Amino acid sequence: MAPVRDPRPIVISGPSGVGKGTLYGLLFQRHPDTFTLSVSHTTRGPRPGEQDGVHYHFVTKDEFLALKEKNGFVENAQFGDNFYGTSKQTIEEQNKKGKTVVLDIEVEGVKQIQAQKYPARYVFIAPPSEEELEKRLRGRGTEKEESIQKRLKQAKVELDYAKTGVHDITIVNDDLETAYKKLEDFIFNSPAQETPN
Ligand SMILES: Nc1ncnc2c1ncn2[C@@H]1O[C@H](COP(=O)(O)OP(=O)(O)OP(=O)(O)O)[C@@H](O)[C@H]1O
Repeated sequence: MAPVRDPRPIVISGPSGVGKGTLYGLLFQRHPDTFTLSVSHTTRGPRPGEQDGVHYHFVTKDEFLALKEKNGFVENAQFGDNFYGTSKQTIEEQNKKGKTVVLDIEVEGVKQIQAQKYPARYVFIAPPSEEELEKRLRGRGTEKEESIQKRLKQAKVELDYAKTGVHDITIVNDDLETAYKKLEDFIFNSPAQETPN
C-alpha cells in the first residue's frame, strides 16, 4: 500500500470499550513501521515493567509544569494527583522519523487540540448501540462495576460531542473488519490537505 500522504497525526477518540485499541492494533499489525502510538508525559511513578520513553515519559511535576508553561503540550489533563499530556516535541520527533502518530485521547483532549488549531485528523469510533458498548465493556473483563458505570456515563459525553460534527470521520465499529477497512481507507486514501503558501 502507498505511504500515508497526510503527515498530520490521527486523533482517535470514542467511548471506552468501543474498540479503539483493537482497531489501531490491527492498523499497526498490518502496516508495520508506518504508525506509532504517541508516548505521553506523566508525573505518576512507573509501574513494574513500565519503561521511560516506551510506555510514558516519566517526569517530575516541576518538569511537567515548565513544559506546560512553554505551551509544549497539544493536550494535557490531571487525573487525581497526576498530570498527563502529549507533547508537541514527541509528535514532531516521530514525524521526522517518517511515522504517522496515532493519539488515543478523551474528549477534553480532543477539544484542547482543536482549540489551538494544531494540525490533526480526527476519527471518532462509535458503538453500534449503547447496549453493545456495555456488553463489550463487560466482556473485556478488565473493569469493576463502578468503573463500568463511570465509563458508560462518560460514553454519553463522548457521543454527544461527536454529534456536533467536529470529527473528520465517524466509524461505527459494528463488524470489526468492516470498521477496520473504513479506518484504513480514511488514513491512506483521504486527500492530503493543501498546505497554504
Ligand atoms: N467490532 C467489534 N465487535 C465485537 N467486539 C469488539 C469489536 N471491537 C472490539 N471489540 C471488543 O470490545 C472490547 C473493547 O475493545 P478495546 O479494548 O479495543 O476498546 P477501547 O475503545 O480501546 O477501550 P478503552 O478506551 O477503555 O481503552 C474488547 O474486548 C474487544 O475485543
